[in-house]
Amino acid sequence: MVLEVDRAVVAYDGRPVLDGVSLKVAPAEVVAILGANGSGKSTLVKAALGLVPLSAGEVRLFGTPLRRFREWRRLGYVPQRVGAGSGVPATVAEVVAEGRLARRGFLRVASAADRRAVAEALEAVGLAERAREPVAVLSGGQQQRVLIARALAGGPELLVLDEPTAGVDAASQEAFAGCLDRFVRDGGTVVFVAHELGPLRPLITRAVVVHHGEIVHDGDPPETDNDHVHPHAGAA
Ligand SMILES: Nc1ncnc2c1ncn2[C@@H]1O[C@H](COP(=O)(O)OP(=O)(O)OP(=O)(O)O)[C@@H](O)[C@H]1O
Repeated sequence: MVLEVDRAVVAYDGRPVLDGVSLKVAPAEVVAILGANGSGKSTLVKAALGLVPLSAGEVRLFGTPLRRFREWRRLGYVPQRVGAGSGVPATVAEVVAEGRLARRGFLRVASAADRRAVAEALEAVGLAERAREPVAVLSGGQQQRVLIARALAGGPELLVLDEPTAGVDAASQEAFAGCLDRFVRDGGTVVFVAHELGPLRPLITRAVVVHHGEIVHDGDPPETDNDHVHPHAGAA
C-alpha cells in the first residue's frame, strides 16, 4: 500500500475532528476526498502526512509507520492555497526548483537533472513560458499550478493535493487534469481533496466522502458534483 490510515483520531483543542478514520490507497489509484466545508478533509490529508498529530490510530506511508518514515522525496504535497504573494519575491522557476531541494540538499548547486526536472514540471502545468516571471504577477489559478509543478519537480510517487481546483478557472482545471493524467500514466498515485470533480471526474478511480469526521462513502464517484454534499440525501 502507498498509504494506510488506520483508525485515526485527530482532535483540535479536545474537539474530535477525525473520528477513527481508516483509508488504504494502493499504487496507481486516484482518490478524491469529498465532503462539505469543515467535514475534516484537509485534516485527513494532513494527518496522513504527519502534519497534524494523531491522538489515536496509525499511519503508514509506503509500508513504513509514519514515525519512522524518512523517504519524503517519494511524496509531493500541494497545500490548500495560502493567498497570493507571501511577500518573498521569487520567480516561477525558483519556486518550482524548491521541489528539488529534498533530492539535492540545500547546499549543492542545481544539476542539469534538477534544471531538467524543473523545466519538465513547468511544461506539465503549461507554465513553461512564464518561468522567469515573479510568482506574484500570476493569477490565483496559475499560482496553484506553480505549486503543483513544485511538487512534480521532486519526482514523487504519491501526490497529495488539498483542493487543487478550488477557485481555479476552467483552463487551469483542464491543464491540471491533463497533468494528473500523465502523472498517473507514468505510474503515480494521487490523493486529492476537492469540492467539485469537474474535469477530474474521468481520472478518479475512487471517491471517499468525509462527513463530520467520518468516512461515509468509499467507492464509486458520485454521479454529479452535488451528490457528495448531502451523502444520505436523495439516493435516487
Ligand atoms: N488548526 C486548527 N485548530 C482548530 N480547529 C481546526 C484547525 N484546523 C481545522 N480545524 C477545524 O476542524 C474542522 C475540520 O477542518 P478541515 O479543514 O479538516 O475541514 P475541510 O473538510 O477540509 O473543510 P474545507 O472544505 O472548508 O476546507 C473544522 O471545524 C475546522 O474549523
